This record gives sequence, C-alpha cells and structure tokens, in this order.
Amino acid sequence: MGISSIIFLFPFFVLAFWLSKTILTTFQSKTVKLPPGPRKLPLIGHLHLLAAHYSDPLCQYLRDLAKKYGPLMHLQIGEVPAIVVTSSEIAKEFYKTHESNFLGRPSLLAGEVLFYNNAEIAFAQYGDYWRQVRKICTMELLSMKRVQSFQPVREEEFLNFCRWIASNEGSPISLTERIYSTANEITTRVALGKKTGLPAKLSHIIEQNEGLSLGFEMVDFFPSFKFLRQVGGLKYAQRLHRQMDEILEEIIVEHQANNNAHEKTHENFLDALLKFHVDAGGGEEYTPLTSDNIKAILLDMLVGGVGSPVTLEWAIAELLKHPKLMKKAQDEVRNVYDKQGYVDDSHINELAYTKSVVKECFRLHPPATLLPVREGSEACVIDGYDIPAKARILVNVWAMGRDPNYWKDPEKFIPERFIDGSVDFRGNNYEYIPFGAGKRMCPGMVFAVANIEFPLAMLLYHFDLVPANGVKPEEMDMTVQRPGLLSRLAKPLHVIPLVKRPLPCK
Ligand code: HEM
Repeated sequence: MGISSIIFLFPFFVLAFWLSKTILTTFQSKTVKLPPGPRKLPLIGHLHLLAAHYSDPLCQYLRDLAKKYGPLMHLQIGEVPAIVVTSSEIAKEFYKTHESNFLGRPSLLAGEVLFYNNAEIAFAQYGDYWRQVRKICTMELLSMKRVQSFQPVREEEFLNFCRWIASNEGSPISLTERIYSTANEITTRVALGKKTGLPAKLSHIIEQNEGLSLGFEMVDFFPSFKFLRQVGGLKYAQRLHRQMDEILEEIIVEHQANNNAHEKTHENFLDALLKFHVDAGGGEEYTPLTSDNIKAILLDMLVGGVGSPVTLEWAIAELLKHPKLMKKAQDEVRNVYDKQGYVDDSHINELAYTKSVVKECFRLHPPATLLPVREGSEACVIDGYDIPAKARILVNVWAMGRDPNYWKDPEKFIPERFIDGSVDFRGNNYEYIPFGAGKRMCPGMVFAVANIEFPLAMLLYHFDLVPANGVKPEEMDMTVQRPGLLSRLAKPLHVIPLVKRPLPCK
C-alpha cells in the first residue's frame, strides 16, 4: 500500500475506531456507574480540559473541578480512565481498604524507555521483581541504620554550604542554586561514592525527563495508537535514555575497577547493590540483579534525592515571610545547641518546633502535589461508584493539605498545628500523605527528612537571614514554578545572611 493510500485511509481508521469506542462506551455506561466528572468530548474525553490548564498547576485545577464534582471524580483522558481522589476518606479506601487492588503502576513511555523497561522501583509493576527490589531498597539501602551511617557526609556537605554563606555575610546571595547543588552532592556521594563530575550531568538529564515521568505523553493517553510512540516523545526519551545509560555504565565500570582502592567511611548504595549483581551471585535470598536493574535502582535513588531541597527551600521562604516564626525556631535551635556550639544529629529530636515547620511545609507545599499514579488491577466499587480496571488513580495531596474540612485556616502557615504530634506524614492520616501510604509508600522518607531537618537546624543556629533587595517579609514571592514533577518555588531565594553563632572549625 502506497503512502498516498495510507494518508487517504487514515481518517476512516480514526472514525471507525472512534465509532466502535463510542458504541462500546454507550453500552457500558448503561451498566457502569462511574464517579461524576465534567462533560467529555468524543475520542479525547477530558484531554482538552487538561491541555487548556497545562500551564496552571494541575493540582489547583483538579481541586477546583473536585469542588464541583466531588472528592471521587472520573476523567477520561483519551482512552484512559482516570480517577481523581480529593478526600481523606476516599484516599483511605484506595490505600487501605482496597490496597491489594491498587498496588500497580501504569506502564508509561517514560518507565519503558527511560527506566529500563519499568525496572525502577517506582515504575515497577506489582509482582515478584517489585517485591524483591523494594526489599533490597528498604533493608539494604534506606534502612535507619544506613541513613545514620551517611551522617558524616551530610555534616561535611552542609558545613561547606554554611561556610559559603558565612563568607558572604552582609551581602545579598541566592541560596537556591547552592541548596540544590549541596543536596545533589550528598545524594551522589551516598549513592555512588563520587563527589562531582558525571553525576552533575546526570542530574541535568534527570531534570529534563520530568515531563515524561508524569505520563503526559500522547501515547500514554492513547496506548492502542501505537504510531503515537513514533510521533511523540519516543525519540526524545530514547536519546535521554542513551545519555543516562552511558553515564551510569561508566560509573559502574569505574566503581568496580576502583572499589578496593581506598578505605571507605560508609558503604554507598552502589556498593550495596553490586552485591546482588549476577556476577556476584546475587545473595542467598535474592534472584541476581542485572546491570540494567542496578542502573534503574540507582536512578530511583538519584531522582528521589531531589525532593529534599524542594522542601528545604520552601521552609526557608516561609520563615523569611514570617519573621516571628523564624525567631521562634531560631530560639529553639539555639537553646538546644548553645551548650555544644554546633549542630549535629544527637539532639535533632528535641527540635519539636523546627520539625513542625518542616511538617507544615509538607502540608502546604508537598513536593509531589498529585501522588504518583497507581493503577487498579481489577474493577471494583468505591463509595457506590464503579472504578474500572486499569483506571489510573491520582491522589490530589496538595488539595487535601488545603482543605478546610481537615485544617483550620488552611492557607496560613502555622507550624503550631503539628506541635502535639498527633498528625504525621507516615501514611496513617490520609488527608496528609506527602510520602504516599501503604505498601508502595516512599521508602526514602527517613533519608529525605534527615536532609531537610538537619540543614534547616544548621541555618537557624548559625545565621539570621532576611530577604535581600529590600523585599519586605510580607512581599516574599511564593509563586510555584512551571508545571513539573515537583512543586518548586519559581524564583531563586535571595537573602542577606548575618553570622550569629560561629561555624565549627572541624
Ligand atoms: C521530600 C522528599 C520525598 C518525597 C516528598 C517523596 C514522595 C514520594 C511519594 C509520594 C511516592 C509514591 C508513594 C505512593 O505511591 O504511595 C514515592 C515513592 C518512592 N520514593 Fe520518594 N519521596 C521523597 C524522597 C525520596 C528519596 C530521598 C528516595 C530515595 C533515596 C525516594 C525513593 C522513592 C522510591 C524508590 C519510590 C517508589 C516506591 C514504590 O513504588 O514501591 N524518595 N516518594
């Protein structure tokens, strides 16, 4: 068949496909009671609504829709049914009551092409592979003991960060770039045992794949239109994958060559993972991991590390905006650490107010505003509505964090609301789940929180900070950056630092 006949016949294929779908959907909707949602268009469903609001934060648009259609809402995104959850009660149904049905992730272009055919833990389909790598991750990579063993790395890197701030005393500086580069140094050191160089390039590539990871590729909405893979982001995703793969391959080869060259203060993620490599026999309890499996898990760790600086930046911005709260937190940290003259891990648990500041940031500014998508394996009924099999479940954690049904003065920054410790982000209070909940909840939570609380305490202890460029606290710009995987401050954070407690010499 010539190309001209294909072009001529193409509209008929589309029409035939659409008619068959419409007839099927009409037939199904007689028997299936889907949750409410806005009026949809033929073929594309609600895709036009999402496209029209692409430049707004999606979580805000979906919150507005939920006010009209309810906390359990159905959207048809191309061929894919999506369920948007905006209440604690309904979230509990998905994460607890029906958990075994919603442990899957959809197979997206990003997971297949970028992340080694869904070998990343976050993209892995629910099953034996996921169970094994999740166990390796929680027992071997991110256990409490392992996270504590990284404390010297954290101390060294954040001390360097504070030294740089002190060297700029009295001058306006932008904290943003340093916050991110320090977090990047820490993650790459604990993951790869490497200080700089290649990992920086890698983190740049990781940033570029944000859009793809969200599942906003056309082929993810029209999986049966295989040709969309070619016209959509496939080539781009393949190019990113090649670049990442070359870098990771180089890191692993170099690591294996140098592994015994010097004494180590801590075992890094790559050391721990290579014990499960096929060449090393895989360990007694586990099926051996291939090089691609190891690269994918490393990527999980490197991508996950980006969440902490996002929250640290929000915490500093909120405290600059609220000088009285900044003073309260500084008083607390200085009271606790004045005896020894420097901040370390030993008294972090005494910083109840500073910890509440971090919790309040997770409520108002959760890094992942719409929790990574889960997929149901079978159709089921929730709150009297039919949830189709393979529906993609989106939980609007940002909207629940600002819902007046759960929070007094929800738009205000009030860390005191967390001081009695009755509400926590450990996955039991479903209106407040910045790390998700249940069996697929974030395994990096302890590591992530340590990388926020510790540097925040150091900043509060050593410095007084005020907004730079004559900006008054109440004028602080809290605009959120363009749509992306994470919800970041749009503008760099400019401050003037004053040293209040000298930095330790060690
Ligand atoms: C502030 C920082 C972080 C936040 C807010 C965050 C949040 C999340 C959320 C919401 C999920 C999905 C949970 C679900 O589906 O219920 C998740 C999954 C995951 N996170 Fe994090 N995360 C952070 C840091 C990290 C770090 C530092 C790492 C690793 C070093 C990490 C590794 C992972 C992995 C591997 C998964 C996939 C778990 C699975 O599917 O079984 N995260 N994270």
